Amino acid sequence: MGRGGGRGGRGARTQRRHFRQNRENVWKRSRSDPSSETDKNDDNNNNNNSGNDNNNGSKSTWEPFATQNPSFDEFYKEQGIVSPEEWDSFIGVLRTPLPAAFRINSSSQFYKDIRDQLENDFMISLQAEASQIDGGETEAIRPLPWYPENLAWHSNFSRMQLRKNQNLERFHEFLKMENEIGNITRQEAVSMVPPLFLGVSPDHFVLDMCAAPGSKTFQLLEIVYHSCKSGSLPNGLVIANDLDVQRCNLLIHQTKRMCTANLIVTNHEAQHFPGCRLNRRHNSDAFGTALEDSFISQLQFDRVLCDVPCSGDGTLRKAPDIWRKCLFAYWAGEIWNAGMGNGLHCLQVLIAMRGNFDENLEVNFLNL
Ligand SMILES: C[S@@+](CC[C@H](N)C(=O)[O-])C[C@H]1O[C@@H](n2cnc3c(N)ncnc32)[C@H](O)[C@@H]1O
Repeated sequence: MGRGGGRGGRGARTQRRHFRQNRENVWKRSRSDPSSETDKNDDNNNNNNSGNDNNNGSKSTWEPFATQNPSFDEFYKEQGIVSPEEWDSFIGVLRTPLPAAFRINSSSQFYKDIRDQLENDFMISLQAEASQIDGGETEAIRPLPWYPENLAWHSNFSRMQLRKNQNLERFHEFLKMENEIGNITRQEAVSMVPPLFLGVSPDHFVLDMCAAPGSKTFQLLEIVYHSCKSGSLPNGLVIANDLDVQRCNLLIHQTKRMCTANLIVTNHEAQHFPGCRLNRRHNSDAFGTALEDSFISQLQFDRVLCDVPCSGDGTLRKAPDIWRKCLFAYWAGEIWNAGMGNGLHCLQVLIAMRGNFDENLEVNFLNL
């Protein structure tokens, strides 16, 4: 089975050429692209801090988004979640645009080359540009220190800067191309954490219950492949489920870059996920007829990731138009509420051990 992220061989070279000619992708998505819905909804998509274009068909003037809302303040202060002393820093963070983050696909045979290029080329060449922006106080790009092997990166350039700044063009092109062929995936830093906690091995059966648009599914598959012996394919399986069929479509689009046979995508309510049967020791003759020693058993998952829906306050950092929308609601007499895209970002990671699943055991709630 061919693997994603390949850059060697004629097929891979053709693939890269093809993608160079068809650049449109998640790093540079037109507003008319229906799949740009991800930008609004996904926890893995990054900041859209592009301000308000004037709404008269022209984009001649630009105004930054207002990032205040009395309704929001009122609602939050009443919850008593944030102490009065911490209020200013809390609101200050929510007003700061979310920086971009991306991961190198560790199962790509060229992941070391890509990491070298980031470490030895872009880290240095982009610094001059960062100096222009903020006097060089922050690093242009840097590896996330808690992610293994320098495979996850943080960039201080906003999406807008990447698109518009000529001096960043080479870096932007690099990101776009490597993203298209599956060597790099844009993903928020917090979203990278749960798959790291799961301790997935190449022979694990993993259920990703609320998986779309698939950034964590992709990361899980990478981990399954990366920890597999070189030259062999993993025996494990990732089942990526989502309730929303359109988002399942996005998930398929996202994960097909991996070119893996170890993924099944399903479209069920996670709470009613059907029992699955597994032909564990499938032994068939040349015509596909099962032979005697195969047996069918109930599939039990080694790991279950349940990334339940939430909007998270952090969404304000990547979709600053929410401030304004909720201001309209406030003027209309509504108070900020959970349905407006607020609420604690509660990410539940359930770890279930195969054959030894105790629902009270091994459940971690990560409030990110
Ligand atoms: C936070 S997003 C998941 C993000 C995803 N894990 C990722 O990393 O790209 C939550 C997802 O849960 C899905 N969802 C909501 N209710 C669900 C249910 N009852 N069963 C399965 N999926 C559900 C939503 O369609 C949404 O795609």
